[in-house]
Amino acid sequence: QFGRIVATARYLPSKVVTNNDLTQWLDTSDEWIQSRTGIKQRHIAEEENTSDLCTQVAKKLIEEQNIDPATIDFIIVATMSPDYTSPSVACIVQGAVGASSAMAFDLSAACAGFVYAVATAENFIRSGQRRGLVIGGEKTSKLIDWTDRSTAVLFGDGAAGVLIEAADEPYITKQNLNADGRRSKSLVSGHRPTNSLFYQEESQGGLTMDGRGIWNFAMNDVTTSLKECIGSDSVDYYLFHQANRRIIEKMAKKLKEPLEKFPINLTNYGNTSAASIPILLDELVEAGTIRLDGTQNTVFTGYGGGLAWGNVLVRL
Ligand SMILES: O=C(O)C1CCN(c2ccc(-c3cc(CO)ccc3Cl)cn2)CC1
Repeated sequence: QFGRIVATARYLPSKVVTNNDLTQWLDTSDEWIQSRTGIKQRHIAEEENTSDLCTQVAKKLIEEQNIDPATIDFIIVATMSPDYTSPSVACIVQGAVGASSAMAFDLSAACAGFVYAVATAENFIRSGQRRGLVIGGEKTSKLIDWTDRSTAVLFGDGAAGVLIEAADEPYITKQNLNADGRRSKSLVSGHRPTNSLFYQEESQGGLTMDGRGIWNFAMNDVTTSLKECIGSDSVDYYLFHQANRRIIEKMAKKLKEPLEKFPINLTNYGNTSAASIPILLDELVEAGTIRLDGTQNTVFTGYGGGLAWGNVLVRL
């Protein structure tokens, strides 16, 4: 048995924050943000936490496909911004939707998380599982340093995911997952200081990012791994993690592929980390651009903190 993506869904918190809104608190400008990143606005969750965003996605997938939640075998949530270290976001979602037969766990691979999770789901289906939810969900707004204009303007909250079911032929035909811990300091977030009766230390507040280092990583390691993964296969759409417009445009040039094959929606959402690829996918499915009839060759490419990066070739 092989995995097939049969449905997609997304959920964005209602509050929209524009670049101009941010100028009230940060020494930045709409012009700088748009020209350097392509971002115009982002959604920011207020009282909702990551598990609330992911639960909405799970409910949409279940209702949209009219499935019995008790028939779901697994729930994987890719996130770098969980509500807790325990319980996992996936377990909270499992309880909220009544998927009483599902095993559930979170997967931590930052902006490569959704790709890692799709590959993991495929491996579960190939080993006998039959139906699962794979969700990327983030509330990075609780992690970032809102006084640091170099990072606060980049990120947004949101969640999206897919329903994967067993099929008789392969749809997720190639996967390559990578990491390089030597560059783990390039993107750091969510530090939990070791404070106990016996030892105390300072917390490293906020999210820090070596923008130049990650930029070069995207241009070099990620494009190289993508070329290796694709080989001579023809690709209709490249769904890249939506971090930065200029980076995606440069990577498209390096891959000698037309920009039309690289849909970009970070304009409206900012960088939603593990949620960015499934949000983009769901928009394309909603628009009818991607039909989920198995005829379109698509690559999901995630890359970010860890450093972690990965590609999966998916027939949609
Ligand atoms: O132009 C400028 O001055 C700056 C230059 C630096 N920029 C960057 C650099 C890296 C990222 C990024 C982040 C993640 C984390 O999810 C993953 C993947 C990437 Cl490629 C996003 N923006 C912003 C504009």
